[in-house]
Amino acid sequence: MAFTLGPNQYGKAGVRLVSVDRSGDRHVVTDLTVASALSGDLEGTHLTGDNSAVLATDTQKNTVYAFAREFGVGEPEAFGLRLGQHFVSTQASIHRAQLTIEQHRWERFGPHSFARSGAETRRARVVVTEDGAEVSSGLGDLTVLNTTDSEFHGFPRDAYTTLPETTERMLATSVEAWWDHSSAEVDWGAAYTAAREALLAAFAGTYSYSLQQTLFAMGSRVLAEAPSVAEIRLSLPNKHHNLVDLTPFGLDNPDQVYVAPTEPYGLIEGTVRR
Ligand SMILES: O=c1[nH]c(=O)c2[nH]c(=O)[nH]c2[nH]1
Repeated sequence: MAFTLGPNQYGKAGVRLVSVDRSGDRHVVTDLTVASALSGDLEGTHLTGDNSAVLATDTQKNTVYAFAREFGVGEPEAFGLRLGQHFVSTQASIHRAQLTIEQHRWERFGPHSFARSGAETRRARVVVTEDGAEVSSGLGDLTVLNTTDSEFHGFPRDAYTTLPETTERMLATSVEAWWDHSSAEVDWGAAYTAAREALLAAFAGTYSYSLQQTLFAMGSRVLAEAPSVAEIRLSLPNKHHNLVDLTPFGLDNPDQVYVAPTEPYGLIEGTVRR
């Protein structure tokens, strides 16, 4: 029986790059985790072990560090575009390069002192082919909580439904968002800041009857505030906060004491388009 090779890609994941720009009065730290994934004429290595078309993943990793020195890092989208264009234009066998970049946040507390600020990361994904480039930006692990202005009721009740209807609950999620840009000529930093602020403003400002409604409001706000964004995809785990029954201890619980189980969790996902 003959088999054929389907879609494939290869690269280096988890490339940790910390770059310090010392050119100004105050040092600037850029902390990235980069993943490269190349595809092209790679039947040889898969079918016979002929590696003549394989730019080693070790070389891909080295290129990330060398480019940080030669050109600086700058915005993650621009860094990804530069790397992707390099791989596709210098390797005849490579027709597609995908760079996924996660930027870790450091908060300054002195001229050259920084504290890692939470788990939230900025993200960029660039796909370069001989025909052009596509850029997506995003963020992840942005954990947010509203202590009120959230209800959930009116859902169907069948034989397995136990969830009580509520007109007062906490609403919490860890935002993962990806948005596509309509062009590759964008002020990446300004677009990121506008999108992040729009996500937070919509989360805080929406009186919510479901996390789904909040998702649509957040996505819509980003499209309204960031003109370069063509589409946004959101993945919102419902980080449940359940009131603890304190009646066994003779205590009431006026929306004060909650248990926050990490699993299982609802997972609400959706795309908002223009
Ligand atoms: O906002 C919510 N959406 C749901 O679909 C859902 N399902 C559930 O059990 N709780 C919630 N909350």
